[in-house]
Amino acid sequence: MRLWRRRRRTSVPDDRSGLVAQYWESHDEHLLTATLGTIARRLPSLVAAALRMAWQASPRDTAVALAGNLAAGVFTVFGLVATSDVLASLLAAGPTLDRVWTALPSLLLVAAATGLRGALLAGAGWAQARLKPLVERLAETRLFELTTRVELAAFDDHDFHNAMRRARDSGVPDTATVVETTIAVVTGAVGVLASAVALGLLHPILMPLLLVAAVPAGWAAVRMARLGYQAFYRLSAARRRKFMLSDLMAERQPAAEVRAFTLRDFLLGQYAKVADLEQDVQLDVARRRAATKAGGDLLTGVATAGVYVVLGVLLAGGVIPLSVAGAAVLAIRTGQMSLTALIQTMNRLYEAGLYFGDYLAFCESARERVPPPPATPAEPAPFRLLTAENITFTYPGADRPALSGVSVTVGRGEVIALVGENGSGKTTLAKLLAGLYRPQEGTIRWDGVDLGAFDGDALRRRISVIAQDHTRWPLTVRENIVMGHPLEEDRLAAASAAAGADEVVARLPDGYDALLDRRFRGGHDLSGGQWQRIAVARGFYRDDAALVIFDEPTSALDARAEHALFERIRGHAADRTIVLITHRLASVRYADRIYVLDGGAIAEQGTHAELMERDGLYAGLYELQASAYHQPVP
Ligand SMILES: Nc1ncnc2c1ncn2[C@@H]1O[C@H](COP(=O)(O)OP(=O)(O)OP(=O)(O)O)[C@@H](O)[C@H]1O
Repeated sequence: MRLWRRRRRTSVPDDRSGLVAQYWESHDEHLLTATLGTIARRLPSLVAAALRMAWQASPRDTAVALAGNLAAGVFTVFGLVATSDVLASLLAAGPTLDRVWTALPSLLLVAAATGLRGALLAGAGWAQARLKPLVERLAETRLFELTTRVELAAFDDHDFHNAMRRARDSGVPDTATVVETTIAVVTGAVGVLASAVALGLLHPILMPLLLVAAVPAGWAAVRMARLGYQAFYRLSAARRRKFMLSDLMAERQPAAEVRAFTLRDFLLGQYAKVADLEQDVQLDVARRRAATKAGGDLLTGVATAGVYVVLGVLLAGGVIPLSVAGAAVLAIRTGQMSLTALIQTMNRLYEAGLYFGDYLAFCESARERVPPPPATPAEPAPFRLLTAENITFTYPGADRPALSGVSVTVGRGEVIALVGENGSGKTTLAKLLAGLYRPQEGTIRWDGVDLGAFDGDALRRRISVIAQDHTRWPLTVRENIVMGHPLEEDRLAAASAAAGADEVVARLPDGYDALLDRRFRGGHDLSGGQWQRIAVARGFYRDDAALVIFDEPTSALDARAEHALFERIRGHAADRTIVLITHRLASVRYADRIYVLDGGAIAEQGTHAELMERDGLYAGLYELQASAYHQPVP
């Protein structure tokens, strides 16, 4: 089906075409053009991938599920052929008791085959049920192993983010569905094969009738699944925006600002636009699915009638005896049921396989974004000199660099300050120095060794970053400070005292055990400044970190706490190196070197005295701040 046809038939009204073009609705349309041939071609690789995954999750359960279904198929053939013998004996001439007696061995065979088939299917079903959670866990673990290792820049990439949401929300649950339906497809295929073999044994001419009886329902089922997937794909970005809007309207954190800025009508309006689009697409798909189902049902009725007419003709022409015709009706019904189930499960497999395909594709693309480990990883020693030379960095999708041609030097034990106006590139530079982003041009060297030569985790153990937009971890105070490192009570107390977090802890009824999330029973929330003290304590706790980067650590602190913290930061620098980003220029006077950024480049550098002497951008900003305290109140 060509895309333009689908577009013309969509019911999204023209007056919303502006909305259709919004960024959250962009999607990869390749998969939407999939044809029935595509489905058939895709299935073998899908089945192979699903079985590989199942095998990795549990070889024993996979083997039992497959072997159980295959063996059950053999007993289906036995049962059907034996039924023909039973019918032949029962329909023969003679007294009823004699006929039943003659049919008894075949009857027992039918009963035994049915019983064994049931037992085998039950065993296979139990193995299958055990397999499901194991596969889901494996898929989820793999996903999170990748999402926590990919380069940070991937999270600034809209396509990557969209693909991750699809993989996480649909791909992971559908991985288990794919494994489940793959085994169901094997079951269905074995059932069809068993019926076909039984029909072939009864009379070869009967075999094609099976196909005629089940193809229309299969066609309808495949088409309906594809329509559903198209809707999902068209709406994936819109749905993400809807979730975001619903969080803004129903979560605690933005609730105050929604009211303070009277955002209600704006948010509801945005929500209505996305919801309208979603509704239109869903109605469009529902209409097309209903039409497809009606067509499929009609064709199935016609095909079944045709099969019975052919059987009648064969019987009347003496091609097959009555007992074979009776067993054939049974085999065709069994086969028809198996084939319909097979096509339906193939359908579900294809549908879930698309999401599973998203999952596999995402894992593949995420693997490519995991920074390659260096061939011979160097161990970053406590450094003497960290240098950035001529570095240029552009965020993914940005049209101009956030940093260009920047060079800085950070010596051991120094306090280096990065200052500059909003958006000048301070945070970006700090993240590059921390090895969180890689520059596209230029180099960053740790004692002369390029940062790329270090194992990422080993490097990050040497660097502690207190981000401007630090996360408010929904954990206890202790966990918030220790953050997965070995717990040492003395170090915890020292870090808390250095950051002024000890005062925060003292006020909490549970002290270090207080849970910092009001969404949970007994949880607490902190003020912005209190959270900032906890975040700073986290930085101080990492005493293995040779370099500590503080990105605006005092923006939410009161004047006294701010002064005390800067004193402690200076004191701490004796054995560590501090990179400090701040707008409070009074606090950077004692820095060993100040870099002034402007539009992504270093505009000035030097000590406070040198920069004041220069009377440039820094001196202007400094005097502006200082004069604010001396201006008479109008
Ligand atoms: N994740 C991102 N994706 C794209 N552009 C970004 C991203 N983060 C920052 N930028 C852009 O890069 C430039 C530098 O931003 P950066 O956060 O480094 O500035 P800053 O000097 O730290 O600003 P502030 O004083 O406001 O914290 C800005 O133009 C900003 O819009």
